[in-house]
Amino acid sequence: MVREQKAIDRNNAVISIKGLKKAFGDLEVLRGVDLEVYQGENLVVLGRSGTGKSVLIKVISGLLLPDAGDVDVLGQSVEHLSTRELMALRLKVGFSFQNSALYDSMTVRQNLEFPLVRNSRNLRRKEINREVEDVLDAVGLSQTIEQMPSELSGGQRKRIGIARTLILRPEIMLYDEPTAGLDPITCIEINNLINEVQEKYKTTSIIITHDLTCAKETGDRIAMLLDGQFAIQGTFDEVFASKDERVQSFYNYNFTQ
Ligand SMILES: Nc1ncnc2c1ncn2[C@@H]1O[C@H](COP(=O)(O)OP(=O)(O)OP(=O)(O)O)[C@@H](O)[C@H]1O
Repeated sequence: MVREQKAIDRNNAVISIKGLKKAFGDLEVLRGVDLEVYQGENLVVLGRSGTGKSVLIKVISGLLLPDAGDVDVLGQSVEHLSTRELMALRLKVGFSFQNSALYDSMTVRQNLEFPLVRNSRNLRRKEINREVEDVLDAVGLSQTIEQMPSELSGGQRKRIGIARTLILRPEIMLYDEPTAGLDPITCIEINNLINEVQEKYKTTSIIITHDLTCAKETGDRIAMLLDGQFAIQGTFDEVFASKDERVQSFYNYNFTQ
């Protein structure tokens, strides 16, 4: 699938972060992160293991509180929200976990219904069915509706995990290592799905990955987390044209393994 360059409106930041700091005891993970993510773009966050990528998306989704700095998501400052406001915001921020987080004792249909029924109690059976069928169709797995997660391949589980996040129609999608542990062909399918989801649902996405092919295929923009800050941001080619040794070694490591 050839990806078209999208026009990004840089006046419309959906996520705006300034001077974000987060430490755990003596471990300073985020040391003054500045980042804007614009409506409709796919932003890829790259960085070595343990640099704080997951911590960053947990702060964005209100699962962790910042120690310092401003974190504005969909026009709201996450550190000043009440519990009720935070819950409402979390419904607009879909979190696609690395391990897909499906319930093994439930069918695909039940897995997909679960967030919907829990969060939108007034829906009729017909509407629930329609929503489930719609997201399953969007991820190309309509035929699995009555199957159990144990009967699915790793790539299919990822897709169902993405469908389960999508069913609440989030405005922002956060993908934590969407292609981890998948074979190269399935990785390509997941990359395509991330792009299709963006086109169909007009979401704004942050994609955390170590996989440079995924970064190149899905990212309108790349931000590289180095020593607790986004020192380098730009298109894939711009970022890897950098002479910064840390960037070059990340690139070489990825393509020589
Ligand atoms: N709740 C927590 N309590 C204590 N330390 C934490 C907590 N969450 C994260 N950390 C630490 O913060 C650092 C950054 O973790 P994080 O999971 O964000 O890394 P990452 O960049 O996502 O790594 P990976 O690519 O391996 O997933 C790690 O050293 C981790 O141990």
